[in-house]
Amino acid sequence: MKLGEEDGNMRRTSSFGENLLPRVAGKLDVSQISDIIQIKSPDTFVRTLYAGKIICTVKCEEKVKVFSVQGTAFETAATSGGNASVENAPTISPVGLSEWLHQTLLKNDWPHLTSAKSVVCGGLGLKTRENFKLLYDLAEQLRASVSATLAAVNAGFVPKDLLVGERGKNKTPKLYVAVGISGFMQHLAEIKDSKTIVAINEDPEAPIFQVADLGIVADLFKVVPELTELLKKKR
Ligand SMILES: Cc1cc2nc3c(=O)[nH]c(=O)nc-3n(C[C@H](O)[C@H](O)[C@H](O)COP(=O)(O)OP(=O)(O)OC[C@H]3O[C@@H](n4cnc5c(N)ncnc54)[C@H](O)[C@@H]3O)c2cc1C
Repeated sequence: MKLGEEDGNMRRTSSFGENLLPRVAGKLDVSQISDIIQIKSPDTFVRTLYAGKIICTVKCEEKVKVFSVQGTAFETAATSGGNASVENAPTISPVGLSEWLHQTLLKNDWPHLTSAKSVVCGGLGLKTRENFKLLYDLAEQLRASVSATLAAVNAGFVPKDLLVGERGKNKTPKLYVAVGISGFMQHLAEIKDSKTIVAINEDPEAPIFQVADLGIVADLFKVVPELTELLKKKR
C-alpha cells in the first residue's frame, strides 16, 4: 500500500510484519496498532493483548493508520473484483549496509503449518530431537502438520519455523494435539480457539488441561506410539 495521508498500512501479524511495521510507523511519526481482529469503523479496531487474554477496542486518530492483523480472524479476501488501484512501488537504491545473498525454502511433505487442518505439537516433554520422530509418525496417520513450543525450539529439537504461539506461526486448526506441553498463555495464543484440543501430559495440574477438550494424563512415550498404532490399524 502507498504511504501517504489518509492511507492505511497493514501486514499480517508475523515476525516479518513485527519487524517492519514499527519502523514504518516510526518514519511516519504515528502510533502503531498491533494484532487487530476486527475493524469496527475506519478508525476503530478490536485488538488482542497478552496472547489473547485481553480483548480491547481502540480508536486511532492518526491520519495514517499503521496496523497489523491476525490473519485467522478474517475471511480470505477475493484476489480479483475489487476497485483499489495498484501502483508500482518506486525502486529504492540499496544503502549498502546489508546484502541479499540467497533464500532457502524448506521443503517437506507435511501440510504447511499455517494451512493444516490438524496440528501435532511437541514440547520440552519430548526431551530430545530424536524423540520428535514419535510426533512425525503420529502426524502421518492424522495427515497433520508438526509444530513445537518455544522451549522445544530453543532446545534445538526442531527448526524455528515450526514454532507455534505468540512469537511463532499463529494458527487455529480444527484439531490440535499437544504432546508434553505445559500450556503457558504465550504458547496458547490462538491455539486455544482450535475446534478440538487433545492434550497428553503426565502432570494432571498442567495448565494445558484447562483448555483441552480431551486430556490424557499419561507418559507420552507410552501413549503416543500406542495411538499411532491404533490409527494405523484403522486406516
Ligand atoms: C515474551 C514471551 C513470549 C513467548 N512466546 C512463546 C511462543 O510463541 N510459543 C511458545 O510455545 N512459548 C512461548 N513462550 C514460552 C512459554 O511461556 C513457555 O515457557 C513454553 O511454551 C513452555 O514450553 P513447553 O510446554 O514445551 O515446556 P515446559 O513448560 O517445560 O513443559 C513441558 C511439559 O512436558 C510434560 N512432560 C514431561 N515429560 C513428560 C512425559 N514423559 N509424558 C508426558 N508429559 C511430559 C511436563 O509435565 C510439562 O508440563 C514465551 C515466553 C515469553 C516470556
